[in-house]
Amino acid sequence: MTAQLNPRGDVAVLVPAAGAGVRLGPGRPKALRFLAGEPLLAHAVRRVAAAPSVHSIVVAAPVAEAAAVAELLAPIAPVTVVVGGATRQESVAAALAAVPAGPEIILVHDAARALTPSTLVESVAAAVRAGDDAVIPVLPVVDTIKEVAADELVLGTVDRSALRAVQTPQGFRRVVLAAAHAAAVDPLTDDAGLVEKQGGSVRCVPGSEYALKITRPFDLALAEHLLLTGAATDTP
Ligand SMILES: Nc1ccn([C@@H]2O[C@H](COP(=O)(O)OP(=O)(O)OP(=O)(O)O)[C@@H](O)[C@H]2O)c(=O)n1
Ligand SMILES: C[C@](O)(CO)[C@H](O)COP(=O)(O)O
Repeated sequence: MTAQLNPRGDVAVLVPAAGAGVRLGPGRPKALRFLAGEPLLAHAVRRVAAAPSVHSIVVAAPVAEAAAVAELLAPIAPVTVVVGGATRQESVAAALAAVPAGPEIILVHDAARALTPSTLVESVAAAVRAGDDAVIPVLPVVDTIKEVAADELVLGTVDRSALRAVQTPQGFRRVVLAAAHAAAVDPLTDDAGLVEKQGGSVRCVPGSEYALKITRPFDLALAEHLLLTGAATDTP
């Protein structure tokens, strides 16, 4: 049977957590690396589970860690654990296949965005309810952006006023996400990209600095600092 948090909720959250974390450097799969004494995945799931609209959570775990992940998360929230795939897209598809009947909104949320506030989960879900096929949290691009040639010579300066840095959770009407995955050919790193390919509408909503993706060692150090100084405690 599929685990449920809030039977009255209308949102299922898929948490792809099967990545290696190559850019973080050698070690355990990234979702299981420690941040302030707890694996990234534990932080991420606790925050998602605190969002009142969440009906169920499905985690895609590394194949060799599925049992350890189930044991880790059992005291935190009722979750369903599936085995992830070789790409993020495969991991999301595996999790999607395990979503129980009921929720008509699906959020896809990187385990690597461990400090994402539960309020962002709610605001993305609310935006999906308002009618778009897909909703993505974004931040404005803060750096000057250059286009360069293979030899690093600058070709020009890009107008960044229309550029956005994309985060998760990304939200979808269930039928839209299922159709986008069914039609997917080449793997993409984000699910909204699949919906775009199908001609669906994708709406941007304000993201959160705390939803940073822990990708490189600096990000892990920054997240640790945010937690230990209390800056990231607007969530449980
Ligand atoms: N085969 C994969 C690859 C990625 N992910 C998940 O997708 C999220 C976003 O991926 P990213 O942060 O880019 O993680 P990695 O692929 O692990 O990073 P790297 O490219 O550095 O190995 C992460 O929570 C990661 O665990 C996944 O479930 N299955
Ligand atoms: C969905 C995503 O988090 C968008 O930023 C995506 O997983 C990014 O993956 P990337 O491999 O770091 O581009």
